[in-house]
Amino acid sequence: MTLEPVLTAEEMRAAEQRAITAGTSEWELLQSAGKGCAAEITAFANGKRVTVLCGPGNNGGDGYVIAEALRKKGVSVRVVALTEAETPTAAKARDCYNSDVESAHSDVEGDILVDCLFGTGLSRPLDPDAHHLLMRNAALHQTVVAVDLPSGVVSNTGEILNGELPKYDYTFALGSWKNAHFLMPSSALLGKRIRVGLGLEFGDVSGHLFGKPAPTPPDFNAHKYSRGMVAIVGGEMHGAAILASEAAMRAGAGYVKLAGDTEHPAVPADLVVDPGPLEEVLGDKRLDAVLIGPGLGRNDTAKAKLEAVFVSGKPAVFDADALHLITPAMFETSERRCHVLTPHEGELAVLCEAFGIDRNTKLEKARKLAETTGCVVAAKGADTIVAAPSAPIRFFKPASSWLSAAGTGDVLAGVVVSRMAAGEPPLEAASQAVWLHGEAARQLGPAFTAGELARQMRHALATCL
Ligand SMILES: NC(=O)C1=CN([C@@H]2O[C@H](COP(=O)(O)OP(=O)(O)OC[C@H]3O[C@@H](n4cnc5c(N)ncnc54)[C@H](O)[C@@H]3O)[C@@H](O)[C@H]2O)[C@@H](O)CC1
Ligand SMILES: [K+]
Repeated sequence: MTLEPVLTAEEMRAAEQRAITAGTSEWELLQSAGKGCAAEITAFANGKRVTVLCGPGNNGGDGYVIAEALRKKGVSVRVVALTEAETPTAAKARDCYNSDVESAHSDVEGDILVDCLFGTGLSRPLDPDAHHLLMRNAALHQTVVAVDLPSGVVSNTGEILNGELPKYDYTFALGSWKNAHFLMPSSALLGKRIRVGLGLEFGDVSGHLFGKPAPTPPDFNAHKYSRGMVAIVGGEMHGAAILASEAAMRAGAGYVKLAGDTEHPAVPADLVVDPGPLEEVLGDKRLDAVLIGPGLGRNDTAKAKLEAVFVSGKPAVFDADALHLITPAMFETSERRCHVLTPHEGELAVLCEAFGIDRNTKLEKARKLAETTGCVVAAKGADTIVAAPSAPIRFFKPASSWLSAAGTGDVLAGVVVSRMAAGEPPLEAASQAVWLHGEAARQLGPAFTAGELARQMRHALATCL
């Protein structure tokens, strides 16, 4: 499993400062950043005309270095400066650019636009002139490249300060990934994300990009219980729990039981349906993990089942309807607190309300909910993140937009509980599940159903073994 640092703007500045203190100058960092970007652009700049938009800070400084590096390679380059270079390093880069700099009044037609107006230093929306310059020139070029971040995006939150920004074809993250590279709404603008390394050391960081996991296959002498036993608590709507079970059966667990009186033509022969009392199912010592929520309903019976799961003390995944029924008091009936919650945006809001959490962004809500409940929170969406108490936030490369189909959340919950039963701690189980879910969707291509996604899960798992 790979974890790449994802930083806030403050962490990035601190890392740069450490490098400077250790003897690498800001000028050398700017040179590495600019030359690294120029090398990437050269790969697709063949015979094309490049326009670089430069802002006043070091993001603009990167632009002058990029322009000079491309110019030296014989690429046709024009530079348009929004204003004078304001930092000493950007001013030096401006002076080292051996050609003309045009004023922001000029519209430049070309093929590739490189946006170096603002990066991590953005502190307010773009002024109308700057916004107009960016939008107008983006429309005059076929390919649009963001250096570090699209100008107008808040590095820590992914917020877009000027209602509309161009759609980018490439974004070069300098030194490290930043939160905005994986959070909505900015994440939808970025195009292909490329990290340009600057040789910086990061140490402890507040976020990680979760890469391909490395789950272990069953032992040589494994049996169904040693591979992990799952109970999925059925409810009013049978389809959702069956979908979750189909996914759980294909994500590592050796034994998946559907707890309830489900008589449904879609129940496969290899799924054990147990209509006995829920307390007995949950009391089975061999049971490793429980999922409750998909198709559960929200009536008194559903609430009683949810309470039984808490009382059982089994590691649990709470999804869908269960997230509407959870109360802080339920945690007091159980010694175990480290469960997994898998809310989408609406469910996250409901949970924050229930637990008295008042935060603005998805990232802050997920982090605070994890701290308050002690649970791992997989906050779903186009920018799924996984938060755990006292742990860096986990980000993920964006998954297929075809995942926006009914039932795919049930599938994800089934994969989380399966990975938990297979022995993964809750944070790893949730992170692996998000990755496997994305990989299964990638393999399926367009317009798949949730059932197909569940059945694809073993192929996604196979890519990691
Ligand atoms: N500091 C370093 O060592 C390095 C910085 N690098 C680049 O430098 C960037 C950060 O540079 P800076 O901190 O200079 O910040 P930016 O270049 O992002 O620009 C911010 C500057 O513009 C002003 N400003 C902020 N928002 C504005 C707005 N909406 N309208 C007008 N002015 C505005 C700020 O007061 C600040 O002076 C990174 O994103 C990266 O591109 C890289 O070259 C790597 C090395
Ligand atoms: K930029």
